Amino acid sequence: MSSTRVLVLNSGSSSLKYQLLDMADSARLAVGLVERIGEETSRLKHTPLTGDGAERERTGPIADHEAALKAVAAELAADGLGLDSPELAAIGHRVVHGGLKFTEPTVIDDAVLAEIERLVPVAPLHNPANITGIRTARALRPDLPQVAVFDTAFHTTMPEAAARYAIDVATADQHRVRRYGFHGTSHAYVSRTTAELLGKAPEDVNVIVLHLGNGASASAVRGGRCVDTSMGLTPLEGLVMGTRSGDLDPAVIFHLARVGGLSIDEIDTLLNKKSGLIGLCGDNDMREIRRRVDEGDEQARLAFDIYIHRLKKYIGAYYAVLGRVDAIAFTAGVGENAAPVRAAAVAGLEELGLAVDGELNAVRGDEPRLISPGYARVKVAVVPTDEELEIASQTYALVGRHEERLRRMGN
Ligand SMILES: Nc1ncnc2c1ncn2[C@@H]1O[C@H](COP(=O)(O)OP(=O)(O)O)[C@@H](O)[C@H]1O
Ligand SMILES: CC(=O)OP(=O)(O)O
Ligand SMILES: [Mg+2]
Repeated sequence: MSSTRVLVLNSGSSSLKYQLLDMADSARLAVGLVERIGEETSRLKHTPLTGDGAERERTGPIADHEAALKAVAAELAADGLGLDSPELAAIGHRVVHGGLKFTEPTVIDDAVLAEIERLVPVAPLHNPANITGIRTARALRPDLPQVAVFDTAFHTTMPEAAARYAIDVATADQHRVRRYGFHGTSHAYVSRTTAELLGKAPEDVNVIVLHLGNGASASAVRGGRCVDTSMGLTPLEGLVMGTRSGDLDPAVIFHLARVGGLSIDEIDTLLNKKSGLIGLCGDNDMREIRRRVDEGDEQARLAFDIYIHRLKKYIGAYYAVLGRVDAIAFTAGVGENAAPVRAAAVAGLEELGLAVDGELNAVRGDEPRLISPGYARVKVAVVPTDEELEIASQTYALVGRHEERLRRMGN
């Protein structure tokens, strides 16, 4: 391919993260983030990594994801990296829900877009933003291949015993109710990188991956294939998250509706946006929660303890699912940065062969590293995730194959 650049868009419910990469050498040319989309106080942070590389920041209302992407395009253009560049080979989109249909990265056409739209009810915070990103990018560069890389794809290898809920089969099948799992691009990248860190082939390694960002999920990966994961039909199930409850008795919902008088939409908002850490203590940022814990704040302490208790339960559960565990890998904003979370999650699990070395755990860095003591039977690792690089690589590989096919068809 003559053009070697890929723009990666990761649209969240109120944010847009992006990276422009040159796949000839996997170099980042620009990275950035638009936060608080839809509010008065939106903020765009853009860092060109060519030339002087100085970060630029712009604040002020950015109404929606379309406006956000247009603002990003303007920033890129100001650095001579505009979307009109002939060097751009493709745009790679993170798409959160791909259902069961999409097990691989996919070139987006109208039918693919319609399927992503059909899945909006099961990823209401994420898929709408992904769709706006795709539509806007298509309008800006209709000639370019747009590729969807699905959060759900890595989890499609889960056995039925892990993927099915114990509800009436006909009802479940009619409404396609099952565990899909999310953050798959990260779970795939991190499990593979953990195997590399251990000096082994992915096929030979069993790993528990703990992706702890604002959204959080755990997965059990056996020999490079996902065998279970904590998120379910939607990204609401499982671990305690920044604003999401994770697991609860489904009857809580009936109770809140019947006795509490809340509507289904109110309960949806409650569990997705006003629960988890923010619901428990008013903050969803682990840095702030740790600061409060260190000052003796009881509410923050309880929120932290609930977060850790849930995490520990999943470590135990996935240990049992895998039977043999070679490593546990912490990743994403909390997993990569919050040493107290890592220490507390593993505390007391020495009988399972798990331990964290205090000094190694305190080291900060961008490289994958082990934080378990030499004697530990199960290695504990911190593995910075790189969803954007993974999306760019998959996008670039697919576009290469796509072009090759078109060339062959033309001949
Ligand atoms: N230095 C840090 N210490 C503790 N937690 C941190 C630190 N930096 C980031 N975080 C946590 O990481 C979260 C964001 O993680 P990230 O993976 O970027 O989430 P998302 O992709 O879901 O937006 C923040 O909300 C915060 O809780
Ligand atoms: C699927 C999901 O929860 O994604 P995020 O962590 O980006 O919100
Ligand atoms: Mg994330």
